[in-house]
This record gives sequence, C-alpha cells and structure tokens, in this order.
Amino acid sequence: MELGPCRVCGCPALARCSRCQEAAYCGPECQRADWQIHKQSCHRSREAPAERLQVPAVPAGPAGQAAAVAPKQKEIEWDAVRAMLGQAPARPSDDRADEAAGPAEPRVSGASPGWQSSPTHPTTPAPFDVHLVGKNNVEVAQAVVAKLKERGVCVIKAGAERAFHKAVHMEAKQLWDAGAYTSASKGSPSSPGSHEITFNARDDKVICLSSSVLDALGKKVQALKKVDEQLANFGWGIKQILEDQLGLSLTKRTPGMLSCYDGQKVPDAQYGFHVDNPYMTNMAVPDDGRRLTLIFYISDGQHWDVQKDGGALQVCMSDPRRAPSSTAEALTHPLFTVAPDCDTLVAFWSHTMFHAVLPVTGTKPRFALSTWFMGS
Ligand SMILES: O=C(O)CCC(=O)C(=O)O
Ligand SMILES: [Fe+2]
Repeated sequence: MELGPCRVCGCPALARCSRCQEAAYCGPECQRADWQIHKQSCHRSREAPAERLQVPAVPAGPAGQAAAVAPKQKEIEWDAVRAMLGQAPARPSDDRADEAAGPAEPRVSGASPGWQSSPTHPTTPAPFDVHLVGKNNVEVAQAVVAKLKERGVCVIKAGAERAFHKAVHMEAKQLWDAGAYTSASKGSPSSPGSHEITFNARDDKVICLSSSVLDALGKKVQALKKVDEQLANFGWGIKQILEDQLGLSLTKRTPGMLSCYDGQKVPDAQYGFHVDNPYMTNMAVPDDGRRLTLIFYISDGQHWDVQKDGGALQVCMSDPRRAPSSTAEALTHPLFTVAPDCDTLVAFWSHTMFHAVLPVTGTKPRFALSTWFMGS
C-alpha cells in the first residue's frame, strides 16, 4: 500500500499518525521530529484527549537532532509496521509500540499544471564556492552563509581522502546491489491535511539512515555513518552565524537519506523541478519546518561528466529570500548547475530554491546522502 512520502524526509512512508490518520512517516524519528509542527494541525483532524497533545519541548542544539524530540502523543505502532514488512522489531531503546497503524489509501490526482516541468539541459557546472581544507570553522561558516544569503545555494569542496570516498561509494553500492533501497515518494499532498497527492516525477530509490537502520546495518554503513555525522557537524557548525546574520535558528535535522538514481534500470532517472518545503509556493501546503538542505555526492571517484552522464543538480537562481510561486516562474531565472561529483557538498535553502535532478543518461548509478535542517 503506497502511502506517499514521509512528511519529514521524503522517504517512502510506512504508516500514518495513529491519531489523525493523515500525516505519513517513514519511522519514529521523523514522526517525533515533526511533532511540534504536526500537533498544530493534528488536532484539527481528530478530537483527542488534551493530555495526548502535551509534548515537552526539548532544547535544540547539536545533540538536538531528530531523535531529541520525545512526544508523548499516541505513536504509530512501529514494531507492528516492521513486522508487517517482515523486518525485525526495534530494540527496547527504540520506540514504544502503542497502536496498530491503519493507513488509508491516498486519493491520487495528476500533476497540477504549471507546477512540474521537465528538467532543462546541463550547463557548465559552477566552481566551488568554499574549500573546507585549510579554513577554520568560523571562516567556513561565514563564507557559506554569505553565499546562501547572496544566492541561496553554496557549493563546497569537502577535501576528504580518496580512500574514504571509495569506502563510502562501496557501501552505497553494496546496499544498492543487495536491493536495500525502496522507491522514493511519488507524490506529495496538494493541500494541507488532504490525502490528495500530486505526482512529482521522482525516479530515485532511497534508504532512510535512521539510528535504528544504522545500528541494524552496523559495519556495512560505517563510512556512510561518518558522512552523516559530518553533515550534521556542518549544519550545526554554521548554526550560530545563520542566527547572527539571518535570524534563522536551526533546531533539529532529519536522519540522513541515501538516494540512488540508476540510469541503467530507469533510463533518464530524474527528479523534476520542486522546492523541498514548498509552503511559500502556489502549492499551499503547510510549512514542514525544513530550511536548509545539505547533500553530499557519492561517486566512484571517477570524474562525473554532466554532459555525458547527466544527473546534474540544477538550481533556479531566484531571490533566495522568497520562493517563486511556480516552476514556470522559477524557470524565468538563470540556472545554476552542480555536478554530483564525489567530494562535493551542496547547501541550499529548502523553502525557497527550486531545483531538479537532470536525467541520468549514463550507466553509473548516482548516489547522494542528504539531510534537512529544520528551523524557525
Ligand atoms: O540529489 C540531488 O542532487 C537533489 C535531490 C533532491 O532534490 C531531493 O531529494 O529533494
Ligand atoms: Fe529536492
């Protein structure tokens, strides 16, 4: 049964909120991470005893990642969901099981006109804006925030060693060869609280690297776990400057999402133009809290040629402070191309920047690890 994307990270959802039966999540971490936001609309769907809405706020900070919000609301019975999928139950430290999830099939409509559009052609990839090697944390944070302020996207050279890239690529590829990725979302709600979804032309397959998945996979994801930690450190590392210069306060982040676009299995695998958190666009969906998208590209170490291999990330260079209302409007702006080459980290605003993954035309799978930081 397709539930569409997880409200938080976009991975395929496994169950719905057991109270309103509407918000869909891939796992307990995302459900918890979303509770402060979801509770504002959850009670509108179903009446519930007041105490079920009382969730203590947890201070934000580096340790305040997705898992830090511990709602007392009635949670989805994640163990039952895992059992349904033939997966092992969570360990005692993971979630408490409360109530079986009874997801309803979403009503599906076609794409709304003017919202989705096919990707355009690759242009020459932009050079790196920031090199991490040889800079201290404050210099990095200042340079990254300056670029985000100026144009909403920043391309960073991570400076990791070749052996590390190889290890990360090998892990992503082994999981791919083992068939561990699942189909990413095929749609998102077209209006708040609605089951009606619109397709968003997304051809990747994903694995949500929640802490339970990381624990279960253990050594198989050692290097990927390191990348996930580095992404977290990077986001928390620019937190203070973001706050000082833009008044944006990052509060928590989603678990890492490992994605793969496989041009061999899905010719021209791509992701059409979209905004990750499109609440400011004409889609009129609720704000899911996401503000900063971080993506680290994982390739086999060979140069990724966007002309030959395709798969470039293309970002519409609109005013970074506000989202264009539609793809058509976004595409009136120049396009900025990023090559999904290893050692490349890209940061952009989740709520204002339209972007797309251009068709993967070569035979190499295109891997990336992404995380989204929430903020207010
Ligand atoms: O992998 C990329 O370059 C971008 C993917 C993307 O836009 C997304 O997952 O929302
Ligand atoms: Fe995106």
